[in-house]
Amino acid sequence: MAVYTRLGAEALSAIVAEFDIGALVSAKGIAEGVSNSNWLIEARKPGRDATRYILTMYESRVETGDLPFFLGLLDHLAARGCPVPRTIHDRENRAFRHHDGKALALIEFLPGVSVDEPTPAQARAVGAALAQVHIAAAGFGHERANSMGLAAWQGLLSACGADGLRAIHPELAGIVERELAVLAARWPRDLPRGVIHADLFPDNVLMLGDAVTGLIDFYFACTDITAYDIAVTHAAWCFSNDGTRFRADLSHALLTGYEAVRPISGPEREALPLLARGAAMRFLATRAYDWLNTPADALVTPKDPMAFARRLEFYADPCNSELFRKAD
Ligand SMILES: Nc1ncnc2c1ncn2[C@@H]1O[C@H](COP(=O)(O)OP(=O)(O)O)[C@@H](O)[C@H]1O
Ligand SMILES: N[C@@H](CCOP(=O)(O)O)C(=O)O
Repeated sequence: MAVYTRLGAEALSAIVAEFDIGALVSAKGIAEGVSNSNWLIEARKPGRDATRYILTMYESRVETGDLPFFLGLLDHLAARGCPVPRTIHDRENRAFRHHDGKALALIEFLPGVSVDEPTPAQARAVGAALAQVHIAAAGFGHERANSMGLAAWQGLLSACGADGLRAIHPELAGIVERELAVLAARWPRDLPRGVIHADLFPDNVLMLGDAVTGLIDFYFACTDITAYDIAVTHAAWCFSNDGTRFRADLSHALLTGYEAVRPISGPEREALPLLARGAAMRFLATRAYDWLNTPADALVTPKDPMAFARRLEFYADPCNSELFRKAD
């Protein structure tokens, strides 16, 4: 359950009154999610049907200073036809405001559900939607450094310590030491860069059938290597949840869908095996840190770091190096 802040009916009504959306009709806390508090609210103007919105209150993991980037990006992408929610500005045309010292934003509700077991057709659609975002984001004009890049993985994993990693799994400290050295020595410096989502997991994609209806949760979006975003999405979509089973059909569909919209250049394709090792390390690092540091009585259950250690081993295996080669 991730509604960290309690908002009573009066507070919710007062917040809604700051927007030109009519009066509050209903509000329900949303259990899914990890970082922020979210409510599904309905509001109605006189004589009109009720409209749904998502009210997000930003908790400690999102810096208020980053909100103009995140929320401006949503509006930029939505205006260019990407399936992302628009932000609803308040009566003073502000994209976010504050309540009791916390920032909050009102966001367009998009229909759809997150899939647990994607089909190739769905993976293809997600690949295409990701490529659409990469192209549309080109003219955004704002930058944000990746706060979850190599230096952050190194910092999080060193905070875990070799003993902490070994407590998670006897082999984990060895895998991390070996792979961090490879990534630090070989991380590419000259690939095309742009705005990336950086966390496009199935729970951040809303779908109706095979169609993508919403890409959400842009709160790790940043400026980084464009192909790294393909690698993140590949790691997130093309394995069983526990990382034990690679799904070649989903991999092929995701990459084909992406390339139907934006070609992957030769150097990007060459780099994908290493970028995928980095993507697996990125989620291994945050999950290992959370695994060791989340209090037992916390509202969220930490996710399994080994699911990404297994992906990392898969991507590092030379037998799988052909995986990203262009299919004929
Ligand atoms: N624009 C939206 N339209 C419909 N549902 C949404 C929207 N934004 C968020 N949600 C719902 O809220 C949940 C949590 O949102 P998310 O942004 O992933 O939270 P967190 O950043 O805390 O992980 C999603 O799984 C989805 O069910
Ligand atoms: N996708 C990450 C966790 C980040 O949570 P989100 O709900 O903000 O996407 C993972 O699976 O480790």
